[in-house]
Amino acid sequence: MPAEVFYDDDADLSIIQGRKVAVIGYGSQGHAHSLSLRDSGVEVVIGLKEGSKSRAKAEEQGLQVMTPAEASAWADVIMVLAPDTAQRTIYAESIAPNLSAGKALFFGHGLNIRFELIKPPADVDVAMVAPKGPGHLVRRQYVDGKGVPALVAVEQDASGNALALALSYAKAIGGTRAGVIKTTFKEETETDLFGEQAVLCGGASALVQTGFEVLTEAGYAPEIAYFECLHELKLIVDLMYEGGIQRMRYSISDTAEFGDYTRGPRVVNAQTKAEMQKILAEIQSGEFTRELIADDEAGGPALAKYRQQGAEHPIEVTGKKLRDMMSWVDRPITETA
Ligand SMILES: NC(=O)C1=CN([C@@H]2O[C@H](COP(=O)(O)OP(=O)(O)OC[C@H]3O[C@@H](n4cnc5c(N)ncnc54)[C@H](OP(=O)(O)O)[C@@H]3O)[C@@H](O)[C@H]2O)C=CC1
Ligand SMILES: CC[C@](O)(C(C)=O)C(=O)O
Ligand SMILES: [Mg+2]
Ligand SMILES: [Mg+2]
Repeated sequence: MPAEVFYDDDADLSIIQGRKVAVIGYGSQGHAHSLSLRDSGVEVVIGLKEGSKSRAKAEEQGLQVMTPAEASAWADVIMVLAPDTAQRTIYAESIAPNLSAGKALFFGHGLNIRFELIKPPADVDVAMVAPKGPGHLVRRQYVDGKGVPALVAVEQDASGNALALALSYAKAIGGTRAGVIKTTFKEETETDLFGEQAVLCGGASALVQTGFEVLTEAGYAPEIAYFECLHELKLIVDLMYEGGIQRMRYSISDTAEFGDYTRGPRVVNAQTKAEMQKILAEIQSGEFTRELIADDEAGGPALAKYRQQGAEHPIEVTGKKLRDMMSWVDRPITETA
């Protein structure tokens, strides 16, 4: 069945303009949602813990900051945009005691609801507005008069108007300019985790690093390996983004196209597909989430170790040197975009 897609004309901005919105967290998504909600005429307050590093940034942008508990008590709509691993504690300590009947609890990703780390009471709306892109791009596109496509889902419709409220919120952050697709918390969570692990982040990073290693270990210059395996990837992906894989194949040389058909399936092969299926099964069974939460409860040692290893990969040293020579490439991630 084709997905239901909503655009600007399908959403009523005045609904969210009539509500008080607390955004918990002021990071990648939090800053983007808050600033765009504010610019769309919505009353917004940011919820951050005492001593938060983000407080100064939010206040510099003219936003009012309260503690998560105060913001939740003040708001009609509470959007949870802190890291997924922090959400269950924020909910238990600060949101739940202030989540009275008739309020709405919103998420930017469904993990905590899908895996029952958060169990809201039945008398509140529970919905999701999940942009399909990084927060800094969500904000940049909004400022440019465009939007990043988003997903909306309703887990609990206590008011009978949860979908209209979610669409109104999505309009306020630019999502309906590009198109908002209706989904479920289960579908969003499982596909989002699969996409980021197997293709977009995990798959792409491993592909780039391994290609770089093969070329440099064979004695080729790291600078050339960097351009071939990382820098040019953006140019190739831009063509796919604009016109699909066929547009990219039309634009590249016949030699590259022949190599694409004959060599690509040897790199990503039946074994790779079987591993992707295993990764999906671990997501669906909750095994991945249990591993994520166990690491968080231990203070995040595995995440810290992987971060360190990633930062020390030789491609980062080469990349930094080359990007320093191409100032236009290293576009800073700005909070105000
Ligand atoms: N990153 C992205 O682009 C996308 C994220 N999402 C989803 O959006 C949600 C937010 O992700 P993301 O934007 O990456 O999050 P970030 O890691 O960028 O969030 C960091 C923010 O959360 C605050 N924070 C951390 N712990 C707490 C706490 N205990 N109480 C209150 N605030 C806290 C931090 O404050 P401090 O400065 O004090 O540490 C900071 O302001 C997640 O559900 C994620 O899956 C969905 C789509 C894309
Ligand atoms: C692709 C990673 C993502 O799912 C996103 C930017 O959409 C995330 O969780 O950050
Ligand atoms: Mg995503
Ligand atoms: Mg994600």
